[in-house]
Amino acid sequence: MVEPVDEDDAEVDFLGEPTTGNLHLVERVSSEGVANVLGLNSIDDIFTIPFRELKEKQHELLVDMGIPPSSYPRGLPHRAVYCSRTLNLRSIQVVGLDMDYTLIHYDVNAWEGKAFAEGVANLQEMGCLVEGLTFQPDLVIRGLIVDKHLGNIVKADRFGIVKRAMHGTRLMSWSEVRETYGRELVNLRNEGRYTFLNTLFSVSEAVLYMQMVDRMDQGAIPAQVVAQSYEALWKLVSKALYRTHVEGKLKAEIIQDPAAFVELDPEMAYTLLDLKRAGKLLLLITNSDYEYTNCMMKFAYDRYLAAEGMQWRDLFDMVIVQARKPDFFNYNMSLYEVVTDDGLMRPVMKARKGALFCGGSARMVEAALGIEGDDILYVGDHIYTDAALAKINFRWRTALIVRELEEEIEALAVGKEHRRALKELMNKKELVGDLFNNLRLTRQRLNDSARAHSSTIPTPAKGSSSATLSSRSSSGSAEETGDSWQAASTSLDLSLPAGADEQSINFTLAQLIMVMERLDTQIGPMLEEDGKEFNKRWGYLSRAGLNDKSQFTRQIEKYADIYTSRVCNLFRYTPYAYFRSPSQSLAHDRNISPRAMLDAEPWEDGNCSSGEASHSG
Ligand SMILES: Nc1nc2c(ncn2[C@@H]2O[C@H](COP(=O)(O)O)[C@@H](O)[C@H]2O)c(=O)[nH]1
Ligand SMILES: [Mg+2]
Repeated sequence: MVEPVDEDDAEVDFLGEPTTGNLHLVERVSSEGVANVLGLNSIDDIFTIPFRELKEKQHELLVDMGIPPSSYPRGLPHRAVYCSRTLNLRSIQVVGLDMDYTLIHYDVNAWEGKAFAEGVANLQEMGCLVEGLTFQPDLVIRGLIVDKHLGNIVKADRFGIVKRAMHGTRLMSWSEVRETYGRELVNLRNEGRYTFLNTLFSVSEAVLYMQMVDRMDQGAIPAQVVAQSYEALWKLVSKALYRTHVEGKLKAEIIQDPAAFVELDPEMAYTLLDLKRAGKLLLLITNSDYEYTNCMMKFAYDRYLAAEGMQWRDLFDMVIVQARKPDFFNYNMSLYEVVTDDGLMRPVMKARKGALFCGGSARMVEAALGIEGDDILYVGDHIYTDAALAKINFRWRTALIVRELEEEIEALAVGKEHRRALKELMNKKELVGDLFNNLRLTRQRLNDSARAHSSTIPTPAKGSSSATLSSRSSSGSAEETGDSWQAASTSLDLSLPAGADEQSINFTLAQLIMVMERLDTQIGPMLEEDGKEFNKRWGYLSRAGLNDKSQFTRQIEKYADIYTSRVCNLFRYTPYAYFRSPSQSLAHDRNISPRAMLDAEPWEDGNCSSGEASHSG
């Protein structure tokens, strides 16, 4: 028999998650007290009370405590925290946060538009004709992949199969996509060919590249400026954009007028305060420089912290600027301490709590805090540098900020009826196709058997009617309704209705083809339109094709333990939340009894879990 262990005495809970951070009360109330709290007659009623009833009681209690429904996550799917791998926030001791597009969210059109304009100016300086280049933010979405060999941008599914593609600013047709990518999978490790759009900073770069590909195709980029290859062009555009990030002009303009670029959100400051007051060490680790970081954080946080007598620096136990991620997670780089308000630095050997540094490494941070691995959660927006590397190299737990998730979830709700109708059409096609395949196989077997025995088509089976093939196929025989499913699967009946000959079979097959082609005339355009509420060219961020995950979603699953649209979505969950990943449904989890299959709505999916995190402690 398994002896129950008090969770307070165990290092991990029954799911293997650390119990660090558990609340240890000196005194425990009597069991009557528990019943009173939950409105139960006895403590054991917890086993029998229906879940729905308990949920209502929980809701009432929260409202009684003055916590209105709008301040906790239920019912706000676009602001929920989603979980790929179970994470117990209560046991996390250190929360590291990235700044740009994580702690500070920018108006993408304003920031990327400005970066685009500066990139264009840099291209002009390099000798390109740039007239007419204008920022079109909806040309790309995050998670797409640049094919630098062919001058294309593609959307791939989780296997790397290309589902949609554009060459320059031209959408490629379905057949063109198949011809180009039908025999190859996108492999992100082939960095010479593919570049993944990891962050919203990639938007300006990708849009500029697409427009420049058009120009290269028109012969409008002189060979003296760049070699006539899409790869060389990518390098040129990247260089033009890189300069906007590292040369001071763009950032100086933003510092002059942060209100034009930064989206303010008071809950961000309160969320960090909650985490800090729950005893967690907070770190800020950004690639931005000190002057820019100081200006952005002052602008977005100090106004909300003033009431607490605090400034942004007071939130953090350590700040690291110019961290040079990804190198920060790969190497031990020199460390400097920023010692004056105007950013003067001196080299130091070790990091320590309470200070502001430039450079250094994740290893130095762990050493300074004496905390490492999965006791640290890092929150960022860049899939590779913030999530993948922190996890692969240091086993830090990771949270990805995906602001577009808010629009995506709203678009998915609007597009639900479209997807239902599309799935129904596809299921109809599958049903007709199944009939077609069976009939085709029957014809093949009959022909083979006729050849083998030099005889004619077998005589009709006893009791079969002279109905046409198509009416026989659509009538509900005992086999089709599932009652004798097993019997049907063990005996092979090659017989045909009376009067059926090869010609009539062919006629029926031809009719079925016409039915399927007719279905295709609607399915094709509907597939192209799927997800247009999010982006008319690329569809949804998280999906590829009707039923599968996009490569972006796959990357999230691999590298981000949780993901959400904003850091302050954590505010609604408390710093002690237990984010539990949804149970994974497998292809064979569907109930495969024949009756269940017939009864199921055709558009029903095996996987109906929303994936929204449970957050009970
Ligand atoms: N050198 C480059 N810098 C870039 C690029 N894309 C963005 N950036 C800059 O990095 C930081 C991001 O900071 P973080 O807080 O998210 O770590 C910001 O200052 C950007 O301007 C790039 O392609 N090259
Ligand atoms: Mg960032």
